[in-house]
Amino acid sequence: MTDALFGRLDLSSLSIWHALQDPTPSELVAAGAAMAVILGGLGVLVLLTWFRLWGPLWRDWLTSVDHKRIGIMYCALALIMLARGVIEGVLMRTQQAFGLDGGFLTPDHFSQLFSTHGTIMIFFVAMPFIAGVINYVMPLQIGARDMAFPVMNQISLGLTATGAALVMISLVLGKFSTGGWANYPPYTGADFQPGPGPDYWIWAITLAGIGTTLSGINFAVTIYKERAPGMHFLRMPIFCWTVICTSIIMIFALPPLTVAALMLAADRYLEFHFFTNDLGGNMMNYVNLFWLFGHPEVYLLVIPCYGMFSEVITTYSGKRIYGYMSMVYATMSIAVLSFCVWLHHFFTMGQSANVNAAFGIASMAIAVPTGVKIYNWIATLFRGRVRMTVPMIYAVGFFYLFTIGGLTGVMLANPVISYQVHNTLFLVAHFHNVIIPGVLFGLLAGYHYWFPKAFGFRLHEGWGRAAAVLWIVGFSFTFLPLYWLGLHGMPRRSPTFAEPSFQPMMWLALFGAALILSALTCLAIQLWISIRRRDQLAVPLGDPWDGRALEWSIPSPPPPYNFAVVPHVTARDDFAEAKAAGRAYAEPEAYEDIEMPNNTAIGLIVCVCSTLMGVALVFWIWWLAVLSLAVMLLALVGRTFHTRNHHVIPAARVAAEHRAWLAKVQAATAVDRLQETHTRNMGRAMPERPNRTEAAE
Ligand code: HEA
Ligand code: HEM
Ligand SMILES: [Cu+2]
Repeated sequence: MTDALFGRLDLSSLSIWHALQDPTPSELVAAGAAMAVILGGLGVLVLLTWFRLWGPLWRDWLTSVDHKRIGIMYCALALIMLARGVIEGVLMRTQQAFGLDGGFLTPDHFSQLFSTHGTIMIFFVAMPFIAGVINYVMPLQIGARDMAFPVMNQISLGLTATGAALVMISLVLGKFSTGGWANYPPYTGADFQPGPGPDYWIWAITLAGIGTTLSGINFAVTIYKERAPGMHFLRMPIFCWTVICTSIIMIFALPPLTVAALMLAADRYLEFHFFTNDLGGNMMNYVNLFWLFGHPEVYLLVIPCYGMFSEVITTYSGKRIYGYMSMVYATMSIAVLSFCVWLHHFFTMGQSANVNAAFGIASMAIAVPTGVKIYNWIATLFRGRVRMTVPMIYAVGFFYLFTIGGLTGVMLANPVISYQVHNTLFLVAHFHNVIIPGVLFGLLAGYHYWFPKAFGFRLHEGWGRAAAVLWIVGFSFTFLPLYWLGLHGMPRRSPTFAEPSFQPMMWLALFGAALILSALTCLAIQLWISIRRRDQLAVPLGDPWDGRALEWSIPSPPPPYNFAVVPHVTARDDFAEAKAAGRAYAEPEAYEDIEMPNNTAIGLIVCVCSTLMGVALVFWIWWLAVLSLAVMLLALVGRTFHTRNHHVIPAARVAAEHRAWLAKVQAATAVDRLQETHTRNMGRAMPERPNRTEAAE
């Protein structure tokens, strides 16, 4: 039934309404989540008003085009969504732990949980976190003042936030898809799921996907065009190399997903038959398009995290990266190979044995460049002056756990084995085993590493260590038992099971999930304590870890224009070289006026309009969909008429700020700085040990 004004939206769309009608545990959990979203949203509004933060929020954040602010907003979005994703994971583990007796959730609710969990974790945790760190760090590392397209950067953020908002709204209005993160038709077609669920998925993914494609273009162009003089490609930090590979994947892999989602929309809204079972449709087209995106996607996620580990490992072992060129080649090969293996996700779906073999071999080939990277990291650590800080704890967890996950990937790449364990918990164990130690640990390492750059104070070390250890141990308890369960035949996505011998492993996994939840709590406490003790934890000189790349050569937090004078790069690890040669922090001969882009509200307008459009499309409120699209297009076209969209920061002001900071730095001698850094990092003084390794390499 549809209405001209409200489409198919009515009282029964409210999840709270369902809970009132039928208060089963499942409905109560859903209604509780809806209440949490509503109250959380209201709470934020009240706090903003109470502390009179609307003005700063508008001026400094929502309308900012500064890559650093945009990066921080991406990360904040990711952390909020991470909380929801982890809670959903823990709910699923709880359900399965009691699954022998039926558990407490309905099968339909369980299906929604793995669908939102998978969608959120991939698209609204891992992707925005990565986009955030890249946004923050990459321009600083190449000596740029901002992204190549700062306004488009804001629009990308707006579109990503739209996708996340739609998934959050689905908790309150209607229900999300039950089709998993891949949302395969025909199960998600109009015949099987006429409700709004798959439409939420479609519009969240389409809009966020367009944002990510634009980000990819932005990152790639920034690296091609905005590098400081002397920053040749082969002088870039490894992180920037990983960014370039990931941007290429973003540009080529996201469009197939957008196309697949829009074709599915055509099937659902306009009765096309691309993917239906009858009238000439073929769902295999969807499966191919999806994994043509889906496989490169997982490397899109992990490659920049490899880059973050490279930065962390070089800095904390006080050495340059071992085997720079082989790192570059390995990253490039992984990026290229990632487009040649998508079929390994459906070995069981009827291709010939030869096709399966070809894709299986291509998949196994990825182990070679990945092995090269692991070797290089370990060689970098070898005989370095290693500081076991929080990021390094994550790195050690990564080495052990990711290698296990990668090896089970190689097992799955063998079609014969895949036939046995495809879509069992073995697969679930594999991918969490690469994604959590590879992607999430990488991001958390990066978060601890670059946080002082962004905010001018460090994160509390003790709580950080507790969180890192809990993540590593919690991960192992949660996911390693799933290998056993999968090999014994437990399918993925099952809310219940009938085999009593599975019970102990399920309990172990639930115990692990509780540890992960404590790890998350530690991270929250750590942030709170660090903010309260920010004076003690301050890093006024900007280089708390004795860093190697350019981002450490400027104040923390950096000024809006990043570099008072654009640096001239003469070597790899330029800042480390400059410090060693005593030419760091030299006063420039002359300062120049700096031109910076003005604030704009266009990203916010796009975000609000596209969120309204998404909800309207999900609930068939056609007038609203057309109206919001029209406003958005008008705003975008209107913006092109803005010609005065830059402002100039006078050289005198830049000079005054820069000189004041240089004076502060020069007041502290190099030895003092290192000593102070070490004491702060480790809570004890630095041991007297010569660094013999630079020469040995
Ligand atoms: C970050 C994410 C990530 C990463 C890095 C990987 C890495 C790999 N993955 Fe995984 N994979 C996923 C995320 C990821 N995967 C997801 C999300 C799914 C499931 C999606 C779904 O169905 O919902 C999946 C599913 C999946 C399948 C489908 C199985 C099925 O559906 O039945 C296969 C099959 O080939 C596979 C293979 C591999 C391989 C060969 C690697 C390799 O890249 C691993 C390489 C690494 C190593 C091997 C370890 C280090 C190397 C050494 C120490 C050198 C020595 C080793 C050798 C020479 C072997 N993966
Ligand atoms: C942090 C703790 C986490 C827990 C406890 C957890 C738990 C789970 C569980 C129980 C499932 C369902 C398994 C099944 O099919 O039976 C699942 C699925 C999934 N998880 Fe996680 N997970 C966690 C983190 C992550 C992270 C960080 C990511 C990615 C960045 C992720 C991505 C996925 C995906 C893609 C699915 C598949 C969804 C589907 O079946 O369509 N998870 N997870
Ligand atoms: Cu794959």
